[in-house]
Amino acid sequence: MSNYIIETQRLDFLFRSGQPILQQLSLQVPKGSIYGFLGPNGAGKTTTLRLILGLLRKQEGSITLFGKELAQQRIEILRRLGSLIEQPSLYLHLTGRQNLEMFRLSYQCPKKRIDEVLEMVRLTDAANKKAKAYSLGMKQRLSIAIALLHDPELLILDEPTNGLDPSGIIETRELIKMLNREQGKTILVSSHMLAEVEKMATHVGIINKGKLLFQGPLQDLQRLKSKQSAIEIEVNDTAKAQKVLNGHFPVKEVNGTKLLVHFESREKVALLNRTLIEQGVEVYHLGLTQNDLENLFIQITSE
Ligand SMILES: Nc1ncnc2c1ncn2[C@@H]1O[C@H](COP(=O)(O)OP(=O)(O)OP(=O)(O)O)[C@@H](O)[C@H]1O
Repeated sequence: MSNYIIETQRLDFLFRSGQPILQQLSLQVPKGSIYGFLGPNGAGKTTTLRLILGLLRKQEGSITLFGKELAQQRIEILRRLGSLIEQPSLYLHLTGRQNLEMFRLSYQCPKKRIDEVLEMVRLTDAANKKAKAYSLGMKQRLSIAIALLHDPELLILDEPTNGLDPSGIIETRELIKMLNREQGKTILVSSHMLAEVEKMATHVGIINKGKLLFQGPLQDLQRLKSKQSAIEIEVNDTAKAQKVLNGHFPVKEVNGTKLLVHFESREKVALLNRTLIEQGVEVYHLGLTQNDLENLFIQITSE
């Protein structure tokens, strides 16, 4: 069996309006990973997740979960996963515990499971408060607790930190990491914030306009990032500096009093600095540009 818990092959999808929403989307979510599914608003993340959950009818391509074809074994597959797509549907007039009890009955899981999931999402102390008194972050955690009731192997979460305040974002992120680390759950989580995914994902898929632009371990994305890094140098005379560097250090760009040079290594930075000074160029500032994942993401998605 493949090591991928979720695998889609060449998914194409369009709504009746006719505009292609997904194009040849081949997603591979490894077992045991936190897979950050990244893309700007409208990229096609929710549509992909809804297809994977069988909430939208597949048009072209294939969808396999746990090595089984979704179209053929949907019920069996759904038993093994928990999901949170769009707004959580909670009974606001009931307490957290009562909400869980409602879902526990329909999932037919043991009563003790309620305390276990409350503990996992750190809502034990607030279990007897009505859900309408919960903060958005607490509501989100209660919804995740519901998704965890039947102890699924796989969790699919659509933008779980959307709309949360900074502490809510941290709590949700820590919860996702804990569920992966301590409970061994594979988690597919969508987001439009790269910095957020960078803090928790082991694997990343970047989607834009329905196409997958990058997929692989987070380290591969970070390696790509360092390849694209540059040193910014501020000098008194850019023309002279360019002449001095010519042939030794590839200048990417000249902008006012600043030069952008391809970054190779720290040693090369020292050599570059020395070369400029020895040739009589005044160096006012020298530093690595903030080419973080956010910038890389913009670069990739603007290609
Ligand atoms: N029911 C629908 N009918 C027609 N077009 C739709 C429908 N649902 C979504 N779309 C369009 O499909 C595209 C992808 O939407 P989708 O919700 O999958 O993106 P997303 O990446 O999840 O973005 P967001 O974070 O904004 O939800 C968008 O252009 C959206 O307008």
